[in-house]
Amino acid sequence: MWTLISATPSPYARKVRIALAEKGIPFTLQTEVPWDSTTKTKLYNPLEKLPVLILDDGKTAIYESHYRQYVQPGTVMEWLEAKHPEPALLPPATNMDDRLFAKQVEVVCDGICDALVLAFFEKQRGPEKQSQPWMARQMRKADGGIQALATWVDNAQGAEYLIGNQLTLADIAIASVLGWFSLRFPEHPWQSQYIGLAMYWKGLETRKSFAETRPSPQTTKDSIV
Ligand SMILES: N[C@@H](CCC(=O)N[C@@H](CS(=O)(=O)O)C(=O)NCC(=O)O)C(=O)O
Repeated sequence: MWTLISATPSPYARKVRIALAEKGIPFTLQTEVPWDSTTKTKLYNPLEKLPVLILDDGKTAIYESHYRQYVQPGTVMEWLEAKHPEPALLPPATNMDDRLFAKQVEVVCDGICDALVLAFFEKQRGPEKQSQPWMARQMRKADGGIQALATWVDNAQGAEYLIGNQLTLADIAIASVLGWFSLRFPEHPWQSQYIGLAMYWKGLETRKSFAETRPSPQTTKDSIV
């Protein structure tokens, strides 16, 4: 059976956990704190990041969550889609515009995650060590990304799913970043700024695979910043 190295707050790992659940693929969840010296990520991923999907041989590892077709070696979501194509989490190649849009949405979501992770750890530093310009720069990227998501969702005019009225990678990526954003930046007013996006996200969170993978905080033992 496969093993997924994950972390309770991880928006990147949550995409994979939802995809595995949607495809009905059994796996062992190995929950870690990637910032602690006890993490096993470095045994499988030179970037020392999770999620990492470890295959049945216990050695072969797929890492980097996002979907990037034709990037060698395959990333987790691409690998899953290739090996377990049903149910498809991307629009078919016969509808290439929708397919490319779904991937573009994931790229924006991962970019928001990357900026927010940097801002989150900057927030952990003492005030005298924090770089406000650095924080402002990362939050500007995240705010720009969230605004793009809100525009796309508003253009879908209240549809349950963003693309083709069926669950795709775009919905999974958006819910994963917004779930993590709400957990780590509860004070941010994005839900009142973007009512349509908040309603769309709350609708997605009622789906079983989303409800079962909701992010929760982790406590790190080692100091990181
Ligand atoms: N681009 C990577 C990002 C993964 C990532 O940043 N994971 C974090 C954990 S979390 O932020 O998702 O909770 C990590 O392992 N960080 C450890 C490190 O950066 O050393 C992906 O998409 O998988």
